[in-house]
Amino acid sequence: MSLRDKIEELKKIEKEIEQGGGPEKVEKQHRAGKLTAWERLELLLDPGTFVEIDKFVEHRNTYFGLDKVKLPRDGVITGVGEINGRKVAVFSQDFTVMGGSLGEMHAKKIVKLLDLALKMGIPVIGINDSGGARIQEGVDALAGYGEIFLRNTLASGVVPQITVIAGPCAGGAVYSPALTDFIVMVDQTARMFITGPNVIKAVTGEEISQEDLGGAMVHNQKSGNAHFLADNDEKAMSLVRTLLSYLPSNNAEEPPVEDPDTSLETPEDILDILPDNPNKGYDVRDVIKRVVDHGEFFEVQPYFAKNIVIGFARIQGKTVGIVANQPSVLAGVLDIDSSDKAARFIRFLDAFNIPILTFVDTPGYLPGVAQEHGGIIRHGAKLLYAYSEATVPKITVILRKAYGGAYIAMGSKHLGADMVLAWPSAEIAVMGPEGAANIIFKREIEASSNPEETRRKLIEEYKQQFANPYIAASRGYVDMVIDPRETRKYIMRALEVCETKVEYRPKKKHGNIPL
Ligand SMILES: C[C@@H](C(=O)O)C(=O)SCCNC(=O)CCNC(=O)[C@H](O)C(C)(C)COP(=O)(O)OP(=O)(O)OC[C@H]1O[C@@H](n2cnc3c(N)ncnc32)[C@H](O)[C@@H]1OP(=O)(O)O
Ligand code: NA
Repeated sequence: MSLRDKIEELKKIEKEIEQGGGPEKVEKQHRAGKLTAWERLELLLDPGTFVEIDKFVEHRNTYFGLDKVKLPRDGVITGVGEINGRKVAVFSQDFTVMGGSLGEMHAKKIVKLLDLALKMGIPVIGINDSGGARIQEGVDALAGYGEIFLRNTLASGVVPQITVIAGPCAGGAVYSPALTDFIVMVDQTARMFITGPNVIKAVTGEEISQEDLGGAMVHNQKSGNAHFLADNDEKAMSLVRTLLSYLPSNNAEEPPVEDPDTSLETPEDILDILPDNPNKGYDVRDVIKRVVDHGEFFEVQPYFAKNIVIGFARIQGKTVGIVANQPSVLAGVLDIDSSDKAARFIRFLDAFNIPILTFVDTPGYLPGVAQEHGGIIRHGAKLLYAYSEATVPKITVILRKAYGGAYIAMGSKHLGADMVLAWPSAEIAVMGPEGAANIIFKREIEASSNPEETRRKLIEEYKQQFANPYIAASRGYVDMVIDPRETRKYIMRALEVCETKVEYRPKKKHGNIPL
């Protein structure tokens, strides 16, 4: 055969491989409201940048007559492409090939990709659409998962790892996404569960649909396993492109600077956000949008633990991670889920050189038996640990309530914040006036001939005394009390000073964060 003939043969083989599970399976995939593995990559990556590897990989399983079955690419496409001109490692499972189930070679392809990403310092994006371990491959499939989990862990904190769940993700398959930094789930078509409804019915008798058990909204809202909800595959791909624009390629780099906004101005209407009544809520995102570049805030986990808000923004074009109490939900208290949500995000930011910008308005930790028995002590401790451990720039703005342990936890000076700013509306105290009165004025109120009047007067006194930023400022626990209209300016200046920040931590293998 001439070289040309051999090239012809190569083209023929490639054409065959590109059929995946075949037209009727592709048709079924589309009918289910899903794109194919290839179509997803075309939307995710800059056009024409994808370089596939391991296209010719084949399984070598002989059980159950599989030696007679061709599984193109062994059900996963792997390679390198670009997003906004930046290199990324990608894999995309092909559900049309035996349900995207993971066999030995399928896993080996992903492992090779993760090794490459770690070596080259480029982010990994995994698009999951799979029935889990390929049952016919038995322990080889389990071995494959194990190898992947190890790489996810080794890459953690070195390169960003983003997972899209675009179909079922069942059994042990779910642990790889759980080990990555962010999970995007496609509404109605993504499913995540360790054991599906049939197994649950058999074992516990509970009846539940796949969607109610492990759908996209469930994991975005209830379990907190997912970070983003996308209406469909297209939106999922563009969400990943946006998310990546805030991140560095690896832990030795800075995030890219994008579209810097150099204005020093904070809009005047920032004064209209806080209600006059300190016990009334407001949406803290209205404050955030007025101090960040172009009013753009890319919220993370918007449906989970809504009493705390986390997300990405930019100041002068540079990424910042935002953590803010949300006074319009549970008055902005800290509790188990919000502590977990914020602590995980803070540790991601710290791992990837992203400054932390905190906005404080919280009356404290949520009381209750469920919280105590659920472990609010060890969960709340995570937030203290995450802020204390972080050496990236930490800037904090106290908007209003900053009571008790929650004051300490929310990026206070005592946990190493580089700059703590307070609005004149800040109330920094051990606890709120009403609660405090019941304790420190108990005897006086009981002894009084007009307890209600005495109580009211003493609460007023307490407020005058404590419900303000000036005592904390008199001790330097607050660096500046500022006019809210100068918030953006102070944040910009603080971040500029922090540009050259270097902070050391004791040499150790790793700490033992409460879990
Ligand atoms: C690590 C280990 C562990 O958990 O400990 C595990 O992962 S144990 C494995 C855990 N995985 C599971 O229990 C999920 C098993 N699969 C399913 O429940 C279902 O297939 C879903 C994944 C929910 C998808 O259902 P849907 O009706 O959409 O599709 P389907 O059931 O027709 O599956 C499409 C094709 O993929 C195949 N298929 C699906 N899952 C497979 C698997 N795990 N191993 C081998 N083949 C599999 C089906 O036989 C079918 O092949 P044909 O197209 O040729 O007919
Ligand atoms: Na959808």
